[in-house]
Amino acid sequence: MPDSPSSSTGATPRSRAAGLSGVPALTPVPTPDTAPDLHVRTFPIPDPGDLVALLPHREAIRTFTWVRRGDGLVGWGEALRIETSGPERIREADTAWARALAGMAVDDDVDVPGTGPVAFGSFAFSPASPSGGVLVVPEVVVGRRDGRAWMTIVSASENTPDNDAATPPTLPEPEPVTAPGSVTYTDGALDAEDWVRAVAAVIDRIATGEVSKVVMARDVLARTEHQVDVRHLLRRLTAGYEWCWTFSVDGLVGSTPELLVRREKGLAASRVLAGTIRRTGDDAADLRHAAELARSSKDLEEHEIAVASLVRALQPYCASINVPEAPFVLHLPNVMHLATDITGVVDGAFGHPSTFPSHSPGGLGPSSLALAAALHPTAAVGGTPTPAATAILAEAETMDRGRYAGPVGWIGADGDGEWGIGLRSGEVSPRDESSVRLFAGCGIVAASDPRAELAEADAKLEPMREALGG
Ligand SMILES: C=C(O[C@@H]1C=C(C(=O)O)C=C[C@H]1O)C(=O)O
Repeated sequence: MPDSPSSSTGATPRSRAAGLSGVPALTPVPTPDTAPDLHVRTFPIPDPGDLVALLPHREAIRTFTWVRRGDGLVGWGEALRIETSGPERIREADTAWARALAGMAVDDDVDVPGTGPVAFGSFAFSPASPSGGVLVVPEVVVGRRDGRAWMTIVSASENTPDNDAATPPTLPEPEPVTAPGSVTYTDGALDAEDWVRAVAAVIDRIATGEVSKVVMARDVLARTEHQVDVRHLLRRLTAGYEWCWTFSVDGLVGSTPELLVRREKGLAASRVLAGTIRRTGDDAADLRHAAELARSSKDLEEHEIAVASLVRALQPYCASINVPEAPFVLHLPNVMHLATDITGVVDGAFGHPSTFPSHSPGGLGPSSLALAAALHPTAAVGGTPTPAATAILAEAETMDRGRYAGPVGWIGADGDGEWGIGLRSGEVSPRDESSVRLFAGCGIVAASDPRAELAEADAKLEPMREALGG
C-alpha cells in the first residue's frame, strides 16, 4: 500500500456569484470547521428540458452534473465546500456532511430523492493522492426525476429575502457554449509500449500467485486549442452515452457505466462491470462477440472475482443481498461489458458503524457515502486481493490516478444518494483549462494479453476523446 498520510477535513462556506436574478450572493461566514447557517429552499418548477442546457458557466470547476437518460441533477455556484484527505477521506466527508446539515434550515416543497440539501462529491482513488476528496453544495441545483422537476436555492440564512418563499428565481441565461477547437494528445506517465511492458510484468506477478487480478490504468494528456467548455463535453457525453451516468464534479468529467452504490429508501444497489470487449461497428459481428463474451472463461472469471469482492464488502451493511446467477452483457457505443446488478436491503437495525448520525443504530443504517467508503476500491478498478493489488498498480502505473476510478456522485440530507465509479473520465486542470488528463484501465488476470489490454484501454478512452471532438 502507499504510505498512509494523515487525514484532514475542512468545511468552508463560499461566496461565488450564482448569476441568478433575485438571489443575493452569499457572504462568507468566517467559521471554518463549523457549519455555516444556510437556508435551503426547494421549489417545484415546470419541466426545464435538457438539464445540461441550463448550465450557465463554461468552467468545469464551477459546474456540477449527475445525469442519466434526462433525469438527474445539475448545479452551479458554491455555497459550501468540504475538503478531506487521507485514508478516511470518504468517511470524514460523510461526517462533515452530517455536521453541515445541522446548520441548514430546509424548506422542501417537492420531497423526492435529490431535493433539499444536496452535495456533489468526488474522491481520489488512492489514500495517498493529493487530490483527496471534496463535497460541494452548489448555490443552485435543478433536478428532474420521473416527470417532476425542481429548483433548490441555497443562501446564507441572513441573506434570504422574506418575500420570495413561494417563487423560484429566474434561471440565468447561459453563456454561449464554445467548442475546444483542435485537440492534440500526448502520452501521460507511460507511452503505449512502456505500458504494455508494465502490464506484462504484472502478469508475471499474477503468475506467482501473489495476486489474482490487478487493474492497470494509463493516462493520456489532451491539449485543446481553446479553454475547455465543460458543457460541450457534457452535451456530447449525455447524447452518446445516455445509459451511463454523466458527471462533472470539481473538474472531473466523464460518463461512467459503473455504479458503485446507490442508496434509496433503505435499498442499496450496485452495478459491477468486469470483462470487456471492443465494439466493431458491425452489429451482427458485435452480437456474436457479445455471446462469446458471455461464455469467455477468462472474462467470466474476472467478473466473478469482482462480484464476489463487492458482495463481501456490502454484506456487513445489509440484512439481505440479491446477486443474479449470471451476468448480462451491457452494450455501450464503444465497448461491451459483462455486468451484474446487485441489490441489498440496508440494515439499520444492528448498529453498523454508520458515520451518519441521522442513520445511527435503529435508523436506516449507513449513508450512501458511508457505503461508498466501505466498497471503494472494488476489484473492478483495483484488483484482488485489494491491498496487494493496489500496491502493485501504484508501482506499475507510475502515476497518481487523481480522482479517476474514485467515487463520484451526490448525497442528500437523509444520506440517500448515488455514487458512481469515476471511469471514462478526464480531469480538467484547474490551473490550465486547455489541459485535460484522460484515464482508462483494464483488469489484468493470468490469461490477459498485454496488447489486447492496450486496445481495450484505447476503446475506453473513446467517450472522452469523442466529447473533446478529437
Ligand atoms: C478500469 C476501467 O474499467 C473497469 C474495468 C473493466 C474490465 O477490465 O473489463 C470493465 C469495467 C470497469 O470496471 C476503466 O474504464 O478505466
